[in-house]
Amino acid sequence: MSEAENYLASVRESLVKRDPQQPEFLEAVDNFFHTITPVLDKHPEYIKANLIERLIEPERAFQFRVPWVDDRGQVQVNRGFRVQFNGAIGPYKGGLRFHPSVNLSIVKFLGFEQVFKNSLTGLPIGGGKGGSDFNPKGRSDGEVMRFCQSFMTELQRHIGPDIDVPAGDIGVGGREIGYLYGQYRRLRGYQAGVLTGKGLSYGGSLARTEATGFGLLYYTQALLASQDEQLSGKKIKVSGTGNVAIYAIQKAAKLGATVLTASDSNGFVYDPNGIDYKVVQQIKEVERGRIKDYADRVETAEYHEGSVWDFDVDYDIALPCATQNEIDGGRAARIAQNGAAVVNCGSNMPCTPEAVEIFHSQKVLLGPAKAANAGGVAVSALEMSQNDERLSWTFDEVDERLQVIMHDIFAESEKAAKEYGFGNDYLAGANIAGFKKIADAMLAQGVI
Ligand SMILES: NC(=O)C1=CN([C@@H]2O[C@H](COP(=O)(O)OP(=O)(O)OC[C@H]3O[C@@H](n4cnc5c(N)ncnc54)[C@H](O)[C@@H]3O)[C@@H](O)[C@H]2O)C=CC1
Ligand SMILES: O=C(O)CCC(=O)C(=O)O
Repeated sequence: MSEAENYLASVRESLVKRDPQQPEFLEAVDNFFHTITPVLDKHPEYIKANLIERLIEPERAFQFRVPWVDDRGQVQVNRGFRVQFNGAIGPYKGGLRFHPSVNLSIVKFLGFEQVFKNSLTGLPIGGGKGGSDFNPKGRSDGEVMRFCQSFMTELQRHIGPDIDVPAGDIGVGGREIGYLYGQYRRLRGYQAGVLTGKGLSYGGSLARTEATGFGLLYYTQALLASQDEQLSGKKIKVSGTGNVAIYAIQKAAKLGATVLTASDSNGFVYDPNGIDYKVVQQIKEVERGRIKDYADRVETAEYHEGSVWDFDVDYDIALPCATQNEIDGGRAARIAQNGAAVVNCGSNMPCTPEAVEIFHSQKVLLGPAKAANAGGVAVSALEMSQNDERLSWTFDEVDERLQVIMHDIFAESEKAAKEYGFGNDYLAGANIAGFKKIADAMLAQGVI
């Protein structure tokens, strides 16, 4: 084994000993370690500075009690988390997830991914993530508000426009950000830049709502262009019906592709004529209902229980936009058999390590989440700039910047993959391009 391989093996061994019960975090670290050896071979100074062991240890991570009163007058207690992973290139930045599955392992995996993603945007933002095991599904607006107020009562001590800037993720949309921002302002006074994804009437940016989904399609355009292909005429399978999925469906249709599917955690709809994002938006964002209802409203659609990835149909591109590890090895093999040549990740870490292996061996091109879904956080950083300037840019201005950022992310990842001998392994390229900037910033700042 080379010096770099030995070093990574020993860092991994001590991580497994320290955090044996954090499988998602270990998976995210492994995804990174598998691609980084050639960089360490070329830069022994990174090993000398023990940079990797420092990189996988969050600068700060905390857990807190979130007590609140439900509509029946009963006191409920949830857990809140925030992980401030790496601030070498800017204030910690990353979403909050409210979902019953949230624990320290999930928040650390998301925070670790966020560090590289934010670096890839080219904007000055460090990486962080947070959330709670609170489930907003089925809760009244009053309950969600009381929960958010209690959550922010603790979180406000640790965040600020130049310190740590949370935003949305699963279960945290415009409604939740509004309640969180209101409580922050009540306790600390006006500071628009403390959260992003805000409503347009109180400091939000045009195009932030659409940014992750639109950005995913701009990245897909760039990847297809590198293969002398284009989106027009392509058939696409999308999973999810949340913020990322809805605007991915809208942009895909606008660019001439047909989106065949959309899903939630119960099942999925299939429509050979193309999913109508407006109907999905009405059901999920306005009525907060189930995607099953789509088939009652659109004649050509059919509803199926279970995962969209277990359904066979011919298509060209897969856009997972639901959650982590939604595609395992068996599903990856099926995606390849169905003829998909490209899988671009809207959700964070949607593919298990086996799935990634299968895509590589079957020559299916994989656009990793830290690159393909970076549009959301990129526009969040643009929201911070607008808040600093006390100005609002037009939708087109933000959207044009987003397009440039997504095309640059693809170009940088492609270049890094080629430079380090990874061909068209865009996961390796994104890891390397994201890592180099952080590594150099950490080296320059000494042992901290
Ligand atoms: N909102 C954003 O700006 C960004 C979100 N992401 C990622 O995109 C993914 C989706 O997030 P959002 O659309 O914001 O959330 P959301 O809360 O708006 O929607 C989540 C979607 O995923 C589905 N889902 C959740 N858990 C599931 C499970 N266990 N099995 C099957 N489906 C499940 C839900 O039914 C829903 O359709 C997440 O992985 C998130 O981390 C990544 C970058 C930015
Ligand atoms: O906009 C943000 O700050 C967060 C987006 C996010 O959570 C993500 O990129 O996974």
